Amino acid sequence: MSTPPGPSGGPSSSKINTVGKAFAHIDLDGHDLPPSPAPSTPTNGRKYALATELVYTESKDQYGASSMPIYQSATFKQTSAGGGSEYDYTRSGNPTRTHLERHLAKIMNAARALVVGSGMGALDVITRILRPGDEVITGDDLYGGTNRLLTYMAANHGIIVHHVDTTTPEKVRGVVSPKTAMVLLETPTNPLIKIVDLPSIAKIVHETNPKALVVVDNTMLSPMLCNPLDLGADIVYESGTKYLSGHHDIMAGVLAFNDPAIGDKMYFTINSTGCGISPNDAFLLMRGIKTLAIRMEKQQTNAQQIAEFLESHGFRVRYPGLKSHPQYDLHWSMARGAGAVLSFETGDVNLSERIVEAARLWGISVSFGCVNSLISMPCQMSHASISAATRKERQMPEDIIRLCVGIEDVDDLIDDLQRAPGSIYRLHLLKFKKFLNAAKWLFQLLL
Ligand SMILES: Cc1ncc(COP(=O)(O)O)c(C=O)c1O
Ligand SMILES: N[C@@H](CCSC[C@H](N)C(=O)O)C(=O)O
Repeated sequence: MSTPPGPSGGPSSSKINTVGKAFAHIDLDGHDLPPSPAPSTPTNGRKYALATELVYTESKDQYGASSMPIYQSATFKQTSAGGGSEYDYTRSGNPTRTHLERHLAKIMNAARALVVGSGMGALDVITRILRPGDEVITGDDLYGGTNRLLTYMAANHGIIVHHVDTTTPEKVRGVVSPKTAMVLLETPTNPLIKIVDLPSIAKIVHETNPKALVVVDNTMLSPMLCNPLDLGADIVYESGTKYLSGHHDIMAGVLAFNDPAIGDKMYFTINSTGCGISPNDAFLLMRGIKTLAIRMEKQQTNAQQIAEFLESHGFRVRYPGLKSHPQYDLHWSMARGAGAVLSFETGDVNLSERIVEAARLWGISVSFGCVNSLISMPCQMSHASISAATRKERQMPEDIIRLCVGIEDVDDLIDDLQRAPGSIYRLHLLKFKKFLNAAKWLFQLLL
């Protein structure tokens, strides 16, 4: 499988066409597939600890550039009429993108990685392998955009989507069948921070239907904290817009796999539809990845302190770093950290809005995984594309506040959360009112 690197960090010349150029004769159904294409990097290509590997690259730039340059070119000169050069056209392949893909494959423990223009773009590439009549099993607490794409596919492309509570693997067993083509999982879920048992579900799915693909959205953890391919996933994707790039200055989507046939199909779609990441964004994503370990460490430390502060003041906090999380042990059996996204409820939409709107340091924004802290109300923002009725059915509290913690000073962040006048006092008042109502009800019952 492993191929020594060619010039510019690209593949060796014997496999040149498999990465840099399009095969006109491959199709999505796998007809006439060429021999196994060159993976972006050899499997198990890691030599050092992850924090080191994030920074260390084996770029073979001709001038020894320490940072892989941006090959801002749409087309590449060929050495003969029949081709002969490593790359021909950037939609099909570009040295800056190849360098990034090799690096990502290494840190995602994958045989091959591919990079496109957004996380949703990555999911679009994956779902194009579905055919009318295929069934997809997924969770009932999904990122809003994922829910929207699956709903669209069900309405327009004859795909049958089953939403089940994926926190109970037996519920997946109940619906998996020979018609299941894909099982799409997120963990922790966004924004309810529920944990999904990836190894147990992958086992159930593969035992019941070996052809079904287990696809994991790893956006909430990033390869710094979890490698779903090692836990039974067939395909991992994530929004590179979040932790991987870390500065909210680009959109990106990453896909990774071990099976070369899956890689061929994904590459075919990316080349055919032209959704590969641009050289400039590939460069920025590569730069962001180098600081992932240090950013994540600070973001997680801050998130833990903020979660503990909120919990100590009586809020219901959802964060896998808290021992009170009902699936604490399960999370830590799969992941190396809790991440930097947490959510909490106040019990009152109005109070939640006041807390969000009073904040100055916490930007009211969607997205997460960035150096600066963000605050949002998912039901009105990132998950607004899920109808109010469906949100209610899936028990998504309208008052839930999501915090995406950055690298600022944690005391400043905690102070800023309390800017809404009397927010903590109001919370206690609400609780006291609830207690009085319960006491009144009990009293009436006894009379
Ligand atoms: C869990 C999750 N998956 C996928 C996406 C899609 O990523 P992108 O915004 O880069 O398209 C997002 C956010 O947008 C997300 O939160
Ligand atoms: N208006 C956007 C909302 C993007 S949400 C981004 C991110 N995944 C998050 O959870 O905050 C849309 O309609 O997709």
